[in-house]
Amino acid sequence: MSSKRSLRRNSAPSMDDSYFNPSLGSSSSSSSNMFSSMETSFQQQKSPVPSPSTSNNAARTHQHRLNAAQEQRTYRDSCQRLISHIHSVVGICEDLKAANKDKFPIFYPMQQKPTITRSQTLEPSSSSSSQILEAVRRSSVTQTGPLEQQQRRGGVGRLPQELNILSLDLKVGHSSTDLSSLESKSIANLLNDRFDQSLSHLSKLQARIADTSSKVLVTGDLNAGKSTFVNALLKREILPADQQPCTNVFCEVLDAMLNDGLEQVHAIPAVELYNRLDPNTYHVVEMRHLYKVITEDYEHYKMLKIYANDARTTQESLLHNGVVDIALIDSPGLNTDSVKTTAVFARQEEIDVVVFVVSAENHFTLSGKEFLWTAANEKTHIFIVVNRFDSIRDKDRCKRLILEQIRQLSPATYADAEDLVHFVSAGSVDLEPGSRKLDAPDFARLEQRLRAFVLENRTKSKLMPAKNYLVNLLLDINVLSEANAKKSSDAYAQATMELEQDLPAYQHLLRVRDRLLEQVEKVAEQAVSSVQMHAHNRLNQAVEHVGSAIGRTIEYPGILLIWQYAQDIADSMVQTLLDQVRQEEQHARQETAVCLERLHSMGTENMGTYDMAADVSKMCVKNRERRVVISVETTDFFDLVLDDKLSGAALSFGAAAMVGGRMLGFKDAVSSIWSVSNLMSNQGGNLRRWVVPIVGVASVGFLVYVVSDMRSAVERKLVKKFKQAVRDTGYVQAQSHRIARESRKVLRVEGWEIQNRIQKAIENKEQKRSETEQVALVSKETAEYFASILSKSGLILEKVEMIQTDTTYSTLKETA
Ligand SMILES: Nc1nc2c(ncn2[C@@H]2O[C@H](COP(=O)(O)OP(=O)(O)OP(=O)(O)O)[C@@H](O)[C@H]2O)c(=O)[nH]1
Repeated sequence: MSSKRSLRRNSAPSMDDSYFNPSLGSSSSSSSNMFSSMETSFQQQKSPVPSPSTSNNAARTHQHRLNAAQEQRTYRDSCQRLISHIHSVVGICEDLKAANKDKFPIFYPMQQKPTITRSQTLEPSSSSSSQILEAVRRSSVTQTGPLEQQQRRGGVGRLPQELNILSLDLKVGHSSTDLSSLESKSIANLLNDRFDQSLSHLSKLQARIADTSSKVLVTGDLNAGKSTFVNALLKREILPADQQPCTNVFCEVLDAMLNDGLEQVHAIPAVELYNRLDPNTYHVVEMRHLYKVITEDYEHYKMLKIYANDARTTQESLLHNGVVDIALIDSPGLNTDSVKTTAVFARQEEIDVVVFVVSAENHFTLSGKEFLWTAANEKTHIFIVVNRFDSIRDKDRCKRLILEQIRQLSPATYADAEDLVHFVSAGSVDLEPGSRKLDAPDFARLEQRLRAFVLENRTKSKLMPAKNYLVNLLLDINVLSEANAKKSSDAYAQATMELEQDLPAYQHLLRVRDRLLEQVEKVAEQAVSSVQMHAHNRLNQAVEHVGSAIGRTIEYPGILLIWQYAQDIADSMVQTLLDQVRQEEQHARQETAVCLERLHSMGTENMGTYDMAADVSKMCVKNRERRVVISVETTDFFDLVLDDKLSGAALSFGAAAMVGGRMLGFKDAVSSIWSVSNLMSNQGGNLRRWVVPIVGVASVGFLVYVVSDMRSAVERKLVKKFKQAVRDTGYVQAQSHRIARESRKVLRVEGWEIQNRIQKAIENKEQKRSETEQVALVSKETAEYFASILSKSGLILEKVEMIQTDTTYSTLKETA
């Protein structure tokens, strides 16, 4: 800048060329109108009939005016572009903030040691993740071209530790908080705080760009004539000037138009809370009491805003001329107490220009030097006014000495000393209202240089901070977006791979379920059928042979106790069958246990070890009545199985046998009875005499026969009766069914266990797959989201970087 300025120094300043010149300006207060009218008037201005030198001057003047108009257009264009980009970035920040809060919590890349190269950081970790990212980028940034363009735009591939505005390097006390120890939610909250801060700063920057006014801080040593200088610039005695140090508070003089045209002083206790529209944030002081507030009541206030009407016309006005409105801030004189406060004040971004007023009589004091040392580092160029030059006798010597001091204190200012260092007498400026007296040329020149300097710094202090901030913020957004897009696309690739790898196992599990359950059912049913068949056969056999053991197991107690004997036989048969049923139950348990083992091993083969669920000991435990009950009846002792004829013959035979004292065979007895019968029919009366004894003998014989046959009769009949009862009740069928049912019940428990386990395994797998699918889906959406943010912010960044913020000062200076 200094070299540029040195070159420009050759062009002679012309007061007439100033576009602040009333004759050229527009009466409109709108800056845009001003710009347009300036341009039009420059273009429409007709050259007088020229002499060669006047012709050259006119041409140069014309060119300067065109340049100035161009500068204004460029500035206005840059402002508009920046405001529009700030809008877009605000949108991105709000979008990211909302996403960070609800949908896509932002992953904050922790600081890593830069062991990888920039190009390596751009290499995606897996081909599929890169494909998503690339596909998303291609689809959303078709006009931006290949990835390299994005890299060139900046941000992409930057290391996380290069985060600037959105950096979360938290300092608590003297030590840095370890971010890795924070939960992602806390980090998301911290990031949202950063977004809030950025949004608030963006809104300030936007307001600042939109604001056409520029702030000039006037500072300097005590009594150097700062207030006098401000009054001289305003051509009006607004601030009190005194031989005694009197300015004790920062006093900002602004155009009364900014206060609805009202001349007022707002005495502000807390500057950060000041809102002109909220009277609670300030005290209104009348202009005539300004001196009192500045000199006596200053302790209550941090700042005074003095809304004043400019004494001059719009075009001459400093406070409000339509192109750049200047607010002048008079500050308390520097001393050891105030130097730091003023330096901090001067460092504020909204201060466009710092004017340092030094008394030509006193040169720089220690405080002044200290201020220049610190402030010069921040603002680089300081506008220096050497005041009270009228009281110096040896002016050249004074100039030499002061310039030498400036060379040491602010080399940049020294390099442009012709423009930035002015030796004037502010006290000599005519402040008479309505006075048409021209100012001394050196003060008029100072004023023009100051206006040009403000214009130059307006770009620096308004556009450059906004541009730099936007660039830094967009670079940070790019870093975050790229890290998040990459992480999400990696997660998507990982999830997709897991799903693919897991698919065969899942399908196998489904097949196993169908096959295994079918096998389990089959094996269990086979076992149950076998148990049932076995029980059926064995019980049938037992019933068939139920009487065979009677003689062996029950002792015949004689005819007198034959009833008891019959009862014992009945009980014995019942017990025998019952024993057999129990044996079958036991057998069924054994068979079921064997089958259970088989089922269990089928289950463990496919699902790993687990405890058997079924318990065979629980089979057939219910104490149900399983007896075949038969009751002993009198008829059970007589077995009259022969038909009537055979019975009668038997009886005759029995009687004859008894009478004859010997036993006859059954055949003989029948023929005897037959012959007796014939005889009776032939001989009538003779035989009748024999009937009674014969019947008697037969009866006795019958009785004897019945008694002697009673034991076997009861056995036969009870066995027969028992078998009949078994048949009638379907006992064997029922018992074999029951035993089979019990077996099935137990086997089913194990079957269900297998079914449940395999179902659970499938459900677990499905649950896991569904979670992984969800991860894949969210990761894909997240990757797409951040890739689109990356693309948007990359585009904006490219445009922001193209915004011109370097004003051609020579144009401004020469036309000013
Ligand atoms: N001879 C002469 N005296 C001046 C000039 N400018 C200011 N003064 C006088 O210097 C004294 C101090 O002026 P101020 O404007 O109050 O100085 P200041 O720097 O604002 O003072 P503080 O704010 O109190 O530090 C006044 O008496 C002015 O009249 C000048 O150019 N020439």
